Amino acid sequence: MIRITNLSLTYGRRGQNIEALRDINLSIQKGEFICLLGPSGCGKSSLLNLIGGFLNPTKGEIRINNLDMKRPNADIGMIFQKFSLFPWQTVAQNIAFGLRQKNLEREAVIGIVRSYLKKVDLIDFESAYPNELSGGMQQRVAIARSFANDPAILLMDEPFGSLDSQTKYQMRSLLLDIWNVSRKTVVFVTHDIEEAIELSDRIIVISSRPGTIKYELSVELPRPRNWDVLNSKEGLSVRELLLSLL
Ligand SMILES: Nc1ncnc2c1ncn2[C@@H]1O[C@H](COP(=O)(O)OP(=O)(O)OP(=O)(O)O)[C@@H](O)[C@H]1O
Repeated sequence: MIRITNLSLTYGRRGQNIEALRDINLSIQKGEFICLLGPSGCGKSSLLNLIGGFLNPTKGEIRINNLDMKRPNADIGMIFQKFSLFPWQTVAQNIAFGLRQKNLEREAVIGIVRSYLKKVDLIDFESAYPNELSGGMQQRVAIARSFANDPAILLMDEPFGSLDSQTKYQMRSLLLDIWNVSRKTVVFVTHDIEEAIELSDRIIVISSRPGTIKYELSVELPRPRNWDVLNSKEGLSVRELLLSLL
């Protein structure tokens, strides 16, 4: 479980203080899919980086399974908008990267890599290099690499932000398929209302700077959230509520 208590973050730059986040209190349960939703500059990425231990808060604390988060931890995976693959490694080597640090048998690593190559439909590209792949394919590799590594918590910072809408849609359903089986805790940053509704168990709406929690919404819509569900009376009222909050 992730517990964030009285958390504030102020950046200092050239003698000027920028208050990015103010007094955030939030608990995230194991296996929950959470979206942080808010306008540009409201502090979503900062909050994600704080949870990942890449930044330290100015005030307050973050505890993960009751441990104080002050630095990055192998049990936390992060996926960014830029695909951040190693260009000198093949697709299979990229997916195997974290697994190789784990002292697993070679055969076990190959088995896990193959199973994720199948899940993200890239089995024919295992020997390709990232620059030979489209953006959507590269992000599928990044997702496979993160899940293969089996972190307890996955932090995703607008991972589909640079993809076209058709690919985005496919990536969301792929992500949900994998999440359905593995039930990792996911914290997903987006400014896209549709994306948040389709994915989340709970949506945390963050106000513009300094970011505070403006609203927490449990999304009770049945899964999978297909067109019919999103356009049902309940689906549309969730959308309207979020539109009015943003
Ligand atoms: N390293 C930094 N130094 C100074 N200010 C920063 C730094 N990083 C972020 N900020 C400021 O903190 C605020 C929150 O930034 P953050 O990137 O967390 O917002 P965001 O909601 O993720 O934005 P976006 O959706 O545009 O990516 C912004 O006003 C930004 O200018």
